[in-house]
Amino acid sequence: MNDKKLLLVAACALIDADNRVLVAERPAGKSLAGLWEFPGGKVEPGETPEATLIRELTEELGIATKAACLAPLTFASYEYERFHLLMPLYVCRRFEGIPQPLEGQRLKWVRAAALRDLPMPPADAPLIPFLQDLLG
Ligand SMILES: Nc1nc2c([nH]c(=O)n2[C@H]2C[C@H](O)[C@@H](COP(=O)(O)OP(=O)(O)OP(=O)(O)O)O2)c(=O)[nH]1
Repeated sequence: MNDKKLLLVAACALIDADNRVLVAERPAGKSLAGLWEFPGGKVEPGETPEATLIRELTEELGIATKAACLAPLTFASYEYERFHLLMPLYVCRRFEGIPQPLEGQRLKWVRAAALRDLPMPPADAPLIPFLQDLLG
């Protein structure tokens, strides 16, 4: 029996018209600082993962989307030292607005194939082939 806390985080691969994926750099001072991640965050009590993403995408990037525009792709299950991360990854192609770095984070649009060369949290590595299969 493992008594480590299970942490549920919802993440989203935003896809632009050119089939690129948005990644955000985790700011200094946070855990995993300097690594590139998919936008998202912790699912708060009473929230669905879709509601979390709609909230986080607005707070972090200033864009609006709907649950119907969030398609489940795959998930990460990864043992960090302090918790076990369970992270569904959604894809979203339909959103309103242009993503802005509202929390001072650096943002970039990258090809799925280029994700392999980015420093990302270790939990994210198994997600990349799914995005490559989807986006080429
Ligand atoms: N949003 C997001 N989080 C990720 C990814 N990969 C990954 O391991 N994580 C982890 C980092 C954090 O521990 C957690 C997300 O927490 P958060 O973004 O809501 O909160 P936070 O940075 O303030 O967390 P923390 O400093 O307390 O660790 O999930 C990813 O691709 N996207």
